[in-house]
Amino acid sequence: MLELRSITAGYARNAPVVRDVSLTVAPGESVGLLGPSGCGKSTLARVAALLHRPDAGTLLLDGEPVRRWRHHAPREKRTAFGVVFQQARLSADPRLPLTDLIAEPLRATGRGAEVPGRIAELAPVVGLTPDLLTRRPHEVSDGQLQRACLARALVLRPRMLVCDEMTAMLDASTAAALVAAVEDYRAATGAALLAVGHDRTLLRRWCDRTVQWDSLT
Ligand SMILES: Nc1ncnc2c1ncn2[C@@H]1O[C@H](COP(=O)(O)OP(=O)(O)OP(=O)(O)O)[C@@H](O)[C@H]1O
Repeated sequence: MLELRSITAGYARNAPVVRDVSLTVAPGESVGLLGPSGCGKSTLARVAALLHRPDAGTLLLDGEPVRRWRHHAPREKRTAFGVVFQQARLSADPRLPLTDLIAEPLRATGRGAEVPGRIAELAPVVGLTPDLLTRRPHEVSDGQLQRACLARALVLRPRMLVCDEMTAMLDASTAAALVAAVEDYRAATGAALLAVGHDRTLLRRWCDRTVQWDSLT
């Protein structure tokens, strides 16, 4: 259970971009967050995934208040989240072959021994063939790179996925494949989802419920 209570957050003192916003995602639930460009959806998604410290408000994870964010957050809380951003190229180290990109969270948490097994499991789930796994980000398409970013988000088996405009840059068939991969993962694990976007039709089809940004305050 993820509860955001009266969250205020931003990038400069006295100029919050998210003001007094509350949102709950129940265990296993999928929630679509809709709102106009620039309203603060990504900022709230980053707070929810413990990547951005709010200026005020409370975040409860399974009833426990989170007090530390980013690398200061306890590992078991940080690794509860898998996050996929809109712009795969900004979130991928250009030096890493896709296989190492996907493996990053395992290596960072001292679980390097699991890399071969998890790559073998995840590559077909996200639709990456072995020839793609050895290529670097500049040698693959945006859609192929986003497939790798989704695999990276799943590699630690998170109980909560945060997908921030995951499909916005992709063609319809790649978008459908990635949504299906997320849903298969959720069906198998019971993970919850917070999906952020502007595409009302997609989010309504994808999620148990959608919430409009204006209704959160
Ligand atoms: N790193 C940053 N530094 C300063 N301001 C930022 C930063 N990131 C976002 N902002 C500003 O915060 C506001 C909210 O941005 P955010 O990305 O959260 O909105 P959004 O609803 O996700 O928009 P979009 O749908 O266009 O992605 C915007 O006015 C944006 O310019």
